[in-house]
Order: sequence, then structure tokens, then C-alpha cells
Amino acid sequence: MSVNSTLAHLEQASAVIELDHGARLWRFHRVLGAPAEALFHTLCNELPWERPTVRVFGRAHAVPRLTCWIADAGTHYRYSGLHHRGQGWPEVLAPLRQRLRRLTGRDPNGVLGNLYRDGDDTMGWHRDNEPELGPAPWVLSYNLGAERDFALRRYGEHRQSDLITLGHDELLVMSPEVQRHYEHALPRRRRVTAPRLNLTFREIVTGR
Ligand SMILES: O=C(O)CCC(=O)C(=O)O
Ligand SMILES: [Fe+2]
Repeated sequence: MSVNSTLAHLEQASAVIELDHGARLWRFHRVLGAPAEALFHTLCNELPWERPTVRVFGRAHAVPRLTCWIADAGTHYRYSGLHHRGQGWPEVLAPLRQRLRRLTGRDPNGVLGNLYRDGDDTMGWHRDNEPELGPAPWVLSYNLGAERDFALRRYGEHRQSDLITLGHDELLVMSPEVQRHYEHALPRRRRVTAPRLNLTFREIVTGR
């Protein structure tokens, strides 16, 4: 998949955000339209949500959200010290996957689902740069349900540099430079009482 073909597709985006070091993010509003509502409820109810425990500085913590991993059969992916094997895709994700291919020209073969039950559920600062994603990872982040703030900061710095409020049925595409030069996080928002579901589609390149 050439970068030029991806960039040509991304010209359809509703908005583009240019950060330092060539890092770019594209926003697409109303990705599915009316069917997004039913998809949100189906995915909340039917995906195999878990609350994994991770070790941080030697201590076990349950992650502050629910997660699930879905990928092509035969793929292997490690994140947060946990190993995940792909077992194929549920039929319910097929139309969304097809739509994302059409919008972006990318062909992700795995997706990490995150279900934030309310504004107390969060994700800490990190980059999506696992070795399985290769040297130039594109990440397609699709959002359903409550609006939440998505924060960015330059890698190696403490201070937040950018904040994007992501809404229902919105797609955020991150260029590989975003993972190289920035970290992102989903901060706590006590006033948010409704759930939000996020699907970050990725391309596992090892053994493909
Ligand atoms: O929920 C979000 O918007 C961010 C999710 C994320 O960063 C990830 O899954 O790696
Ligand atoms: Fe991420």
C-alpha cells in the first residue's frame, strides 16, 4: 500500500491537523451515518470484552476500561505485556471495515477495542509503535457513543500539546509520524456519564 495512495484517499477528510515533525491527523465525521447507533449497541453487547490485568513497576493493576482484540487468524500481537492471537473477524464489523478501507485506502488486519464505561475510564500516555506494526504504523481510530477528549504531547515531554474532542461516528487517522514523535492518551472526564467505544484499527506486518 503506497503512502501516496493513502494521502490521496485522505484528501476526502473533513479536517486535517498538522503537528510538528510531519505528524498529521485526519478527521472524518459521519462515517457510517444512521447505522452507527445500532452498531454501537451491538458492539457493546456482543464483543468479547475483558478487563485485563497489567504489571506496572512490578504491581498488578486491572486496566481502567474494558478491552478486546480482534484480528486475522494467524496474526500475533503483543501490547501492555499481553500476548494476543488473531481468531478472525465477527460479521458485524464487516461493513465498517469496508468503509474504512474505502475512506483511507489502508487495509488493517487487526483492531483493539476499548470500552470506556464512563468518564472515569481512561487510557494513559503511550504510542502505538509495537514491533508487529512495522516501522511506519498507520492507526485508524473509530469512535462511537459519548464525546471524549483525546490528548497529544510530544514524545519525551510532559506537557500536553494538543486536544481533540472526538464524537460519535467519527474517524481519526494518525500518520506514522504521530506514533514516532507524539504520545496520546484519553484523560479522565468526571462530567461524562455515558459510555464510549473506540476501535483502533492497525496493520500487523510481521508474518503477513
Ligand atoms: O480511545 C481512544 O481514543 C484511544 C485509544 C488508543 O489510543 C489505543 O487503543 O491505542
Ligand atoms: Fe493508542
